[in-house]
Amino acid sequence: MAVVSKKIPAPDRVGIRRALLSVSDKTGLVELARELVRRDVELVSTGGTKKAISEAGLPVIDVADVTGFPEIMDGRVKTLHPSVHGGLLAVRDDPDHVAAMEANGIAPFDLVVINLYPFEQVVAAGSDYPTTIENIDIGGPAMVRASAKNHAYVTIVTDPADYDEVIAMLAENDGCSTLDRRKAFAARAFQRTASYDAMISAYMAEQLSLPPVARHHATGGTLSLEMRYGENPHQGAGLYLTGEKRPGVATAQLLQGKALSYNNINDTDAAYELVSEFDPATPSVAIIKHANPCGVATGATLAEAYRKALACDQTSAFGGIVALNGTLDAEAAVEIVKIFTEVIIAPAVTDEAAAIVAAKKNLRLLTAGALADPRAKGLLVRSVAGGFLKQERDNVVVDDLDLKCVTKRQPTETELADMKFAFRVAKHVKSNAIVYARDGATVGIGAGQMSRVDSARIAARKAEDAAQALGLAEPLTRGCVVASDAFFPFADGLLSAVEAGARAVIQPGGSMRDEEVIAAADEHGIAMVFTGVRHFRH
Ligand SMILES: NC(=O)c1ncn([C@@H]2O[C@H](COP(=O)(O)O)[C@@H](O)[C@H]2O)c1NC=O
Repeated sequence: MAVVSKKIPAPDRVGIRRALLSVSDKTGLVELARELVRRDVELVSTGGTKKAISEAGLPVIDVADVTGFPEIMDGRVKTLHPSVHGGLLAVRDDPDHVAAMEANGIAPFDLVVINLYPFEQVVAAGSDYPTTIENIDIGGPAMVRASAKNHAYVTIVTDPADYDEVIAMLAENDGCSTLDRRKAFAARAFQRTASYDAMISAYMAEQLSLPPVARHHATGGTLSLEMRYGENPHQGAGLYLTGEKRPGVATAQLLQGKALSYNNINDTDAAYELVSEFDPATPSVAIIKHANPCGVATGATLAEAYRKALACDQTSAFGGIVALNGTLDAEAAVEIVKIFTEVIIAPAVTDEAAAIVAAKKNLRLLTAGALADPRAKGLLVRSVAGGFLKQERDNVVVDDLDLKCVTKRQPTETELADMKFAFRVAKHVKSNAIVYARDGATVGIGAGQMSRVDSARIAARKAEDAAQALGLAEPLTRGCVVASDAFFPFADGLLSAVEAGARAVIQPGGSMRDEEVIAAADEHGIAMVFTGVRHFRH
C-alpha cells in the first residue's frame, strides 16, 4: 500500500547553515568548502574528505562526532546512522518530525555534497572482482537518495562540475537555496544513483554470465558528448558511455575535425563494426552512408581496398564515413581525401597520414585503438514506444559456420571466398539485404527494401550505374556472387540476381520453397550454399 503524504508545502528559500560533505573525487572540494565557511556554514565530513578540508586550514566536524560512532568495517559503515539520515530526511515544517529531531538530538543538513566510490573507473581499470565489489558505494547513494527525496529542504550535489552552480545560487540568493534549483539538483542526483546502480547490475550480469533477459533491466551511462542536435535539427541529443570495453566510435579519440554529430556517430559505429569483421591481415575498407555500406572491399593494401570500395558506388560515397581495419597510412589517406568525406576511423594512424588528413580541416579523424571483436558477446538495446527491446549482439561469423552446398554445381574456391566476403557484408546491411561481390569487393548493394526482389534489382541497377561511372562495357555483376541476409522465399529473388549476372549464391536457406529455389539455381548452373544462419538487421 502506498505511503500517505501530509502535503506540507516546500519553502522557496532555505538558508544554508549546515553542510555534509563526503566525496571520493576531491576536485574543487577545498574551493567549495572555503566559500561555505566564508558564509558561516558549518561543515561535517567523513574521513578523507574531512582530512582534505582540515589540511586547507578550514574548520570541519568529523561525522563520527555527529553519530557517536567511529567509521567501522573499512569504511563500509560511516554515515549509515539516524543522526545523519534524520538530518537529511526531516520535514522541518512537520511538528512530529521536529519533535523527533529534538528528542534524538538530530540537527538538519541544508546542503549535501557527495560523489560516489569510483565504481566505473575501477571496472574500466580491469580490477579484480573483490576490489570492484568493494567499490560499490552504499552509504553515499543512501545519503544522495535521502537528500534528493527531501529536496523540499535539502540541496544535493553529486558532481564537482556543479559546485560553481551552487556557489552562484548562494551568491544570488543571500546564502539560500531555491526550490527550483533544489528540484533540479534532486533530479540529477536520482539520475546519478540510477546510472550507478545500472552499471553495477551490468557488471554483475557480465561477470556471472546471466541470461540476457532478466526481470528488470537498467541501462546506465555517463554523458560523453552533448550534440548540437540529433537526427534532425529539432531533436536534442547526447552520447553516453556505458563502460562497455568495445573499441569503437564512442570511446575513440578524435584527432582532428569538428565534434561528431548524432548521424556521424551512428554511421561511424556501423562502419567500424563492419570493418571489424575483417581479419587485420586482410586490409579492408568500408564506406558508409545512412548506416548502410555503399562500398566494402579488401585489397593488398588499404589504399587498394579503398579504391575498390569507392568504385562500388562513387555517388553515394560522397560525404561518407570511411572505416579501415588497419593503421591508416599515407597512401590510403591520399586516396580518401580526394573526395569529400565526413569521418575516417581506423585502429591507428601514421604521422604521415595524419598530416595528409590535416589539410582537410573539417574531416574528422578518429582512432579506436583496436578493432572490435565480432565474436564477442554483448547486449543491444533499442527503444520502442512505452518500452525498449533488448537482444544479444549478432556475433555469428561466417567463417565459423558449417556451409552446405545444395546445388549440383559446387562453388569454385574464388567464388567461395567472395561468398563469405559478401555474407560478412550482408550482416551489416539493413534488411532486406542483397550484396553482389567479386574479387573481394562489393559491386552492388541493395539495402532496406521491403521486398528481397526489390533489393536484388536495386543492387543490380547500382552496379550498372557504377559500370557507367567507371566506363566499363558491362556491370561488374556479370560473373559475381550474391549474398542474401535471409532466405529467398520464392525463386524470383534468386532469378533476379541471376539476371544481374550472379553465378553463385550464399543465403541462410530454410524457406518452405527451398526445393523450388534450388531447382531454379540448378537450371541456371548456379552454385548455392546455405549458411543455416540469418543476418536480419533493422
Ligand atoms: N558506508 C558509508 O557509510 C559511507 N558514507 C559515505 N561513503 C562514501 O565515502 C566516500 C568519502 O569517503 P572519504 O571522505 O573517507 O574519502 C564518498 O564517496 C561517500 O559516498 C560511504 N562509503 C561506502 O559505502
